[in-house]
Amino acid sequence: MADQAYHAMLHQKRLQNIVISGESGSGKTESAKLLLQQLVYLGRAPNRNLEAKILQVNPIMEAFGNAETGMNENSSRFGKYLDVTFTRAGKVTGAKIDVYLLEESRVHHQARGERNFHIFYYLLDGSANTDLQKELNLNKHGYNYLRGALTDNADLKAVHKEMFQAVKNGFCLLGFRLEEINAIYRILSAILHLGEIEFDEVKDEDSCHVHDPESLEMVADLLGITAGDLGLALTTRSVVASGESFVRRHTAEEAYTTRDSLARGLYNRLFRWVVNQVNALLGVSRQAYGDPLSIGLLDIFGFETYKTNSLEQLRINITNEQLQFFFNQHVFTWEQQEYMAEGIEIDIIRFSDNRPILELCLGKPLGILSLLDEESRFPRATDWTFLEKLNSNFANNKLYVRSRSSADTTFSVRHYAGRVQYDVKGFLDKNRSYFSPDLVEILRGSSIDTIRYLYRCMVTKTGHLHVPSLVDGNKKARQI
Ligand SMILES: Nc1ncnc2c1ncn2[C@@H]1O[C@H](COP(=O)(O)OP(=O)(O)OP(=O)(O)O)[C@@H](O)[C@H]1O
Repeated sequence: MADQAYHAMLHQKRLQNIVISGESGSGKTESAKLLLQQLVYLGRAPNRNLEAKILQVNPIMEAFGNAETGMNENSSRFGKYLDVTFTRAGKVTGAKIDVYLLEESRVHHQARGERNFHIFYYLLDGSANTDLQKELNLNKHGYNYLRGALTDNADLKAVHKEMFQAVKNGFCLLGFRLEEINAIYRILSAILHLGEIEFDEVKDEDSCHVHDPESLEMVADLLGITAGDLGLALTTRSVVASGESFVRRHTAEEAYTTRDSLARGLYNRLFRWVVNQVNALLGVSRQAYGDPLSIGLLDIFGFETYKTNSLEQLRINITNEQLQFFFNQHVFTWEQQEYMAEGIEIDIIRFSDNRPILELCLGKPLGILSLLDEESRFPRATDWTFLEKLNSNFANNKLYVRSRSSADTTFSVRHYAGRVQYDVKGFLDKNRSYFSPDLVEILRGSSIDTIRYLYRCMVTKTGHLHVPSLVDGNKKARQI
């Protein structure tokens, strides 16, 4: 496939794309790696260093974006589009990566038998018995965000150690600065310690306080902020009403939600920042060649249906509906139109058109995702009110199936690949990706450059992050 795409690109002087799709564990990521190796081999650049740099992208992305699931020990928990660019003569000039739908909730919650993102285990075993371990205070035998105790399996620990070294080498080869690499470790470690912070409910007061100041101090120290500020931002929030600002206390439950959304937000921003850095560092020679040719590799989750399906599965399945629609257009609609335009007689092939499902999910203003966005804007809305809205809006839509039991929190969609039942519990929280403005303010004042920088990025109305690049000469924010 790589040879075919490469030669088509050279002969037709047109951009090419390879879409790799399939269910979890079917071999998409491994295929993407083989394709990339072959493309880099075919377009061997005079600058061999560039080749080596491009091949570093996968180990880094896998460490931060992959995790063990019930289906696959190395499952990609994000979608990626890698664009390899070439000169008109077919020499590789660089690469650029775009990422989609990172499963950020994995940072604080993993299903039974599943694990967090690989990088946490690599860091723990890779830093064991070193100064880094002391600096990051990573000497516990288990962490809440890793579902408790760590492995004692020596072979697995050795693999983690090796992978940690590989990621570190990858960062160095790509040109990450030492202080940037250290900031990455600090953020990862801060996330692990964050999960250790517990809150005690204050009786009859609807408020709480931090149970364990030690973990709070460690997180604050790692993030370059003060423990007092962090504790306050986790247990209270500033509210403005009628032009006046006052402080509202959190219940323990609210404090836990704030803690987890901080962990999620930190990881999400870190992940996107790493991607931005990789792009900036790999794009330097590409910019020199002007309008280059390129081959894109899309490695995206296949259709998912589990016992319990949440917002992540809905988004993944909608993406697959879009891919299916694109496939139908290409293989049937446009091809048949071309035959007809040329007056060639053909038997019209009937295919199942999934446009109505796309309309149900993505229609504006009345698709499932639009209604979710609308509901997320109401402070008093709950997962229940969202479900009621779906049930009333799609009462006559045959592709939408409401639950028979009124006590049930589920609905189903008849996708092109089959019927999937979704549980709305947690939909609103996940869609809001609430991030306390008080915490943003504190992190913007961090004494650590990279952390301050990460929190200068803006979250747009559509949920996009504008992440500023740290690389000299390219300080313009790039929209992801
Ligand atoms: N070409 C291959 N050669 C050898 N083993 C392979 C190959 N492709 C896949 N495998 C095996 O299958 C496993 C799953 O493959 P891979 O991680 O590529 O799946 P995936 O489709 O990307 O899954 P996910 O959607 O969960 O990320 C690999 O870890 C490997 O053990």
